[in-house]
Amino acid sequence: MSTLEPTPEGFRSGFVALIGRPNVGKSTLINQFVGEKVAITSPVAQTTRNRLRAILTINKAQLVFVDTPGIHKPHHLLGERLVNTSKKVIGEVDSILLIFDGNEPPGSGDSYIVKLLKGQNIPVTIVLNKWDLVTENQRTDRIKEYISFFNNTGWNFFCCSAINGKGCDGLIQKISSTLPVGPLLYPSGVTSDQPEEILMRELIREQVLLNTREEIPHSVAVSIDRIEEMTASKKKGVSKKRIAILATVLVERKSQKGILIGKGGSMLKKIGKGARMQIQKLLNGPVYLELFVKVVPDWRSKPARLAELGFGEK
Ligand SMILES: Nc1nc2c(ncn2[C@@H]2O[C@H](COP(=O)(O)OP(=O)(O)OP(=O)(O)O)[C@@H](O)[C@H]2O)c(=O)[nH]1
Repeated sequence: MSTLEPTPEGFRSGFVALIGRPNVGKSTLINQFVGEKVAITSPVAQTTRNRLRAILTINKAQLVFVDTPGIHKPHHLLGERLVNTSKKVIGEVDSILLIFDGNEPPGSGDSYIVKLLKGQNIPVTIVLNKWDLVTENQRTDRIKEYISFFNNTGWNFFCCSAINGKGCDGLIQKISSTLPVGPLLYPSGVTSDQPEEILMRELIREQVLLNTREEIPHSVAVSIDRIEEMTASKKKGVSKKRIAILATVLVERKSQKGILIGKGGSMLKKIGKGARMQIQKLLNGPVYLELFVKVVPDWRSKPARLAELGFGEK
């Protein structure tokens, strides 16, 4: 490991898990905290599959965020692994953010998460996200609903909006104070420890979900087949490098393949264009992206496939 910069006295550092039901805004919050796109977001629930880490370094602390898949009832093998991952994450972190969609009252399904966390000796901060959607009139009642739901836990509450950033600074200060005194865990300029290939895969999957919505359910995965550097053009004798990426989108049914490709290839083109723009931002340079679609029936129940796509047992 490389030598890290010295840290001032009293500096705090540690791992922070973001826990919450699907779609409450965990990924959006991470991106808002870090100020860069490190986690993919979409209006479709259960977007997050990998334990994405984002790193935020401020004057007095370094916060390493672990983005967990939404804790929910497992429906199949993939679901089970997601839940197991979440439970494992809880035992490995220094602080927990329990995130809710503040625009909704707490539900009976949320008791499961509370029960899971109550037995652990880790600081928990409750975040009522999407506060921009809650009207002034509703706010007091909504807070009361949550306070009575979390009766006797002693956990702190924060209301914020991951979309416009309101309330996020105070939240970060609060989380920092829950971390142990410790040195930098990563160099201060680093915001993600994910290999670029995983981020690329996620950016492509994000475009699939954004463009197809409910038509393509979560039975979609992306594999990056090849990444090559090529010389794009020669201007004034200076050659410009371009990254060529070949990737495959895996679906479970033939009908889904049809939807993904679209009329005359129009949908795949749209997905490819959106993904290319995002990957160009990630790599900070021109990208050539070619997408293929492949049908692999029931890939979510095949352990070998899951391992290949990065969802193996850890
Ligand atoms: N209005 C509003 N929308 C938000 C806010 N935070 C997130 N959203 C939206 O909510 C949707 C879900 O956000 P994500 O960040 O993908 O949610 P997630 O919790 O990571 O979802 P999973 O990966 O499924 O667990 C997206 O459409 C976001 O734009 C917020 O503070 N205000």
